[in-house]
Amino acid sequence: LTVEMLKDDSWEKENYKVNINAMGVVPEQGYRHPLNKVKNEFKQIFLDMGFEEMPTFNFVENGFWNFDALFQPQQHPARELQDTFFIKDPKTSHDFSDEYAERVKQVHSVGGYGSLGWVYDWKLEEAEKNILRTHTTAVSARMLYKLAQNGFKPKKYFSIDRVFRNETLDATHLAEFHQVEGVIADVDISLGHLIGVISEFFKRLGIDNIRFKPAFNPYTEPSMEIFGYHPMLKRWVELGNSGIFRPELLLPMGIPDNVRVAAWGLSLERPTMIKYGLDNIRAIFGNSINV
Ligand SMILES: COC[C@@H]1[C@H](c2ccc(C#Cc3ccccc3)cc2)[C@@H]2CN(C(=O)Nc3ccc(OC4CC4)cc3)C[C@@H](O)[C@@H](O)CN12
Repeated sequence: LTVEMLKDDSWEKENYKVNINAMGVVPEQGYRHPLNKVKNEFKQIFLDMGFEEMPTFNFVENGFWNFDALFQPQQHPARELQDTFFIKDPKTSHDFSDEYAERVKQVHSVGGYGSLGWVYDWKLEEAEKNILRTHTTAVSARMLYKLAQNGFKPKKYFSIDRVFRNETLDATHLAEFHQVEGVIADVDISLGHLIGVISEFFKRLGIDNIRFKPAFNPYTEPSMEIFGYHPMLKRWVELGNSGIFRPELLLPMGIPDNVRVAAWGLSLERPTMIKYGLDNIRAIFGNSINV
């Protein structure tokens, strides 16, 4: 029985035997995207470890929360056109208090809290420029500021969402990726706590042999790169980056000076590519491979 036979009514001249035991045709159905499957796995681990999800739905940020509040100086190369997407319209936004902006201006330009600062002329116009966020750490900054302003209490936050970098595209680099970030804020958090939490996080992902290497980030000191021996790949793999947020970031927010905030970050694409044996990142985003 074909579509043509149904169309030209030739089906009427045929004889049929109906097999009433034949199974129906399995209907075509949707499938979860690999990135979302890995995202849900990571989300469940964070929730099981007592982390609360941060609100990361706004992709547009301003330079203030994405860089200045994180003590990232305005002349830093990451803030230039070739690394950051700037928004034409609306070009600027100002969703931070003048008192807080003044403390950020001070700590950038002349230092404070025992720091020399970055010693340059900090400009409000630079901070007001709208961009596509380059990391979800901008949302962590907003959450920590709110935590400080509403009366600090110990918190564990996480975020898993899209971030945008104006980078040259290649097989493993797109102009965007999903950042995964964990943040723990409490009195007297030490590097040992951070190492312990990161170890537990990756252990639940099947990597229980991890090592740390000193690194540098503008907004964390000390900072560590994270490496893990991947049981499936049978080799060491770079897992992400981590560190303790600097006092120049926390104190202008009003976070008490006996509180430490530690954080770590990784991506969603790298583990998904490994899990599904993909060697080209575009296989994940469904663009044609040879873009
Ligand atoms: C510009 O892109 C940077 C991205 C992305 C990354 C790196 C650092 C951070 C961060 C951070 C941070 C640091 C301090 C405080 C707060 C956040 C976030 C994302 C991955 C981070 N990386 C990465 O995801 N690697 C990775 C993660 C998991 C994994 O398997 C799962 C356990 C089973 C396998 C690999 C490391 C590399 O892929 C690196 O080459 C690419 N990195």
